[in-house]
Amino acid sequence: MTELLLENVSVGTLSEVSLVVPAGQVICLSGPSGSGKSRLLRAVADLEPHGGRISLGGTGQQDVPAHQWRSRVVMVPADSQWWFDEVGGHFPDDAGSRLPSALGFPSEVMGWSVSRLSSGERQRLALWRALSLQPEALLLDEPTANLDGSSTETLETWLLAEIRRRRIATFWVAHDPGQIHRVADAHYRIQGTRLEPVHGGD
Ligand SMILES: Nc1ncnc2c1ncn2[C@@H]1O[C@H](COP(=O)(O)OP(=O)(O)OP(=O)(O)O)[C@@H](O)[C@H]1O
Repeated sequence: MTELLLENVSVGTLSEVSLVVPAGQVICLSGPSGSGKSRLLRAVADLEPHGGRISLGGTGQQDVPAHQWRSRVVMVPADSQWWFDEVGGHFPDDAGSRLPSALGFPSEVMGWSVSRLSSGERQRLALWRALSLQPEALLLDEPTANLDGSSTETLETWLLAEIRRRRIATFWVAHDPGQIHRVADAHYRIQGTRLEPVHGGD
């Protein structure tokens, strides 16, 4: 079992964040705009200086090179980055034939130009790219922000099933209480400088 452990983590104005994300479970993070949700994810991905200790399955973030950590702990930012002209350049060779139908793309998408992708298409492909890396932990920053209601629920169902099946420890930043209710095993909200657990229908 690979669990993600945060011990007394501080980043920006946020401090004393201690929690466990068990394998295959989703911890939802919410909080006002600018409260530090993305920075916390970036700290967990070793993309932002921070205090405290973060470990995955007993391996400390500080004990391995950053690229090695990020191959196990994969972040999907709200605005995904693309380096090659074609979508397929970002995926393993057989990714087109394994593309899940829930994503709503034809297999030819691998030949599409990145510049033609809508923001919702980018977001869905960024999630598939992240899962193609076989992560042990996933850091999702508002993964359905650019999708309509029906696409959101289809994607959510697929993503949650993948997280459970692959036993990925997951942080999922979300604002929609309905989504949090559907996907979260636990919910924490940033209140000022602290990350507080949210219980039940709070
Ligand atoms: N590298 C940095 N150095 C200093 N301040 C930063 C840095 N990156 C972000 N900030 C600031 O930290 C605060 C938290 O930013 P963050 O992006 O984590 O917010 P957020 O909770 O994800 O907001 P939103 O919901 O709007 O995406 C913001 O005020 C932002 O301007």
